[in-house]
Amino acid sequence: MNPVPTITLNDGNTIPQLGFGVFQIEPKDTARAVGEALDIGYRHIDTAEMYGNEKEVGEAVRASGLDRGDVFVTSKLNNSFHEPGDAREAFDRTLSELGFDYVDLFLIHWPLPTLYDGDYVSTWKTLEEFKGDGRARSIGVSNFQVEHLERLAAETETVPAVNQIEVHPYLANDAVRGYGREHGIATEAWSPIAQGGVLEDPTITRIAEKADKTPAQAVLRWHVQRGDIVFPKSVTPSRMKENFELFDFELDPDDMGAITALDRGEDGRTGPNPDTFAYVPG
Ligand SMILES: NC(=O)C1=CN([C@@H]2O[C@H](COP(=O)(O)OP(=O)(O)OC[C@H]3O[C@@H](n4cnc5c(N)ncnc54)[C@H](OP(=O)(O)O)[C@@H]3O)[C@@H](O)[C@H]2O)C=CC1
Ligand SMILES: O=C(O)C(=O)[C@@H](O)[C@H](O)C(=O)CO
Repeated sequence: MNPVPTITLNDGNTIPQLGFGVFQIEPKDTARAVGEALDIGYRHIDTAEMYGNEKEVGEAVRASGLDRGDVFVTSKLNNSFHEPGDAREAFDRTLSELGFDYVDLFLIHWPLPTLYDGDYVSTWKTLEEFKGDGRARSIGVSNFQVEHLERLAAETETVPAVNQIEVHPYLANDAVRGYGREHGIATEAWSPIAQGGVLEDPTITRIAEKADKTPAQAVLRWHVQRGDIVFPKSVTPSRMKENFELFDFELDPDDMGAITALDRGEDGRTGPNPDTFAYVPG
């Protein structure tokens, strides 16, 4: 039996709590990496138009021999395509690249509040169309701050199923997570091990040693016990396997608290700040 628990989203669909992320995996390496992840047991892949490897993700899912319905695939609307007409074309291209007739989850990748007159609301209403016609089973957002979520709640009909945000021991991001918890929005924690940046922290190495696990496993288990969805990235088969083995141990409340206490607030952020991030690919 697959050990990964599922989380029920606010629209009734379910998502495996542990997945496999493919940011910074070269297209030429993606089909192999995703194929290995599926062999290990991962059933949830997180890609994006921005990553340039949707096509290879789709190829790997087909080559695995698994039923399409057994693999949860997320993709995201790139920053160039927030205008509704552009979003429709971009979504068509995403489905065509993946070679699928639906995605399990489609996200607005960044809110871009300083661009497009701050109008992520009409972008969100366009994603509602994709949910309505069944080509996106669930829809959500990524990198949305509380203020952005409040605006969607005030001006649209659909509460995002997920908000995919940067979360790891150095950036607990608890205000955004708390808003999600109160409003039925599942948190997906991106860069869950801060791209390796938290693995030598003495608190984490101590807790890992005590549990007879690796630092990455201790950190990923911390996320799981906080109830967040994670999808660590690795191109290294032994690490992909290690990151999958999270469900045969538990961190006690003291260890959970000690990891949570590593939070550095905004200083812990490794990626862009969503309030100011304004990159639009050419
Ligand atoms: N929505 C958004 O804006 C964003 C979304 N994401 C999503 O989140 C996913 C995960 O985040 P990501 O930024 O990739 O970073 P992660 O926190 O998953 O870290 C990935 C890095 O850690 C290394 N690594 C993985 N496992 C281990 C291990 N067990 N021990 C030691 N090192 C390890 C990998 O090396 P190697 O590959 O060489 O093994 C890689 O360098 C992305 O792939 C993407 O899907 C990420 C950033 C932004
Ligand atoms: O990986 C993602 O999903 C991202 O959005 C990041 O690449 C992000 O755009 C970034 O790291 C920019 O420097």
